[in-house]
Amino acid sequence: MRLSQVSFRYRRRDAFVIEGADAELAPGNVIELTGVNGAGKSTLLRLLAGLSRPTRGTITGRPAVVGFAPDRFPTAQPFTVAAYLRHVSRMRGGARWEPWAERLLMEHLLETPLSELSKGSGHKVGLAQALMADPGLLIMDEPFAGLDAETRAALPEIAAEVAGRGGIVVVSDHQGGLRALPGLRHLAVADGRLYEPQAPPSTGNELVTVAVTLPGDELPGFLARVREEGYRAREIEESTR
Ligand SMILES: Nc1ncnc2c1ncn2[C@@H]1O[C@H](COP(=O)(O)OP(=O)(O)OP(=O)(O)O)[C@@H](O)[C@H]1O
Repeated sequence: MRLSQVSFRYRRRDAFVIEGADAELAPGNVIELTGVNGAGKSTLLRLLAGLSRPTRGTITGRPAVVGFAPDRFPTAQPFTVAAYLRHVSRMRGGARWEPWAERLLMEHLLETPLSELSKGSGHKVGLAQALMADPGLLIMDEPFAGLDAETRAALPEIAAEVAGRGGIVVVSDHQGGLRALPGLRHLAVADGRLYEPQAPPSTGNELVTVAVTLPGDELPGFLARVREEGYRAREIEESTR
């Protein structure tokens, strides 16, 4: 799956939230997406899932079955958990949801109305509906937030299984919940740019920090270039210059 020069803004006069994103996501990749609050992680995940369309650029090669677990599952729906999962299963061609209810430790919730679920329990429903159809692209937005420890512990294994079947897994995560996975790939969003952080170049020397002054409109391009070369770079607030 490939992103080519993907840019996105919510409204015509708004600033771009994502600008010129290029990336190649390969079958078997598990990708951790990081960025500060409001950087555009959820926006990018929705673009990847096909729930929003790029304002500019293209996304090609998206796997046919996409599972999307949102950061907040919409619980304002008039169903019990079981009725909701049965409904999604029918839409997914009879996909089996029961094993996921067991694996995500939510069997005790099945007769609970969605509207009465806690955030963490709602989150499990979001995960179960995303996982039940064996997605070729699994996207999870902050899946570790609000989950109990046992369910959190199951997620790396689940991500590895989806990737092991040739799926692509993309997860936004503040908490480093997937860090133990071998081969975990990292992408980051900052200042609207998507980049793949590299380890800083090793010179055997102490790291030093330098200040560079340049015209404001050159900043995004400058930051993107130096990050591509593997350096850590960020804008500094006026007051600390
Ligand atoms: N529906 C929307 N309409 C207009 N602007 C939006 C909308 N959703 C998000 N934004 C803006 O887009 C930017 C990126 O938001 P987004 O939710 O993608 O960031 P995020 O990195 O996921 O943040 P967080 O970690 O806080 O969830 C923010 O400035 C946000 O205010």
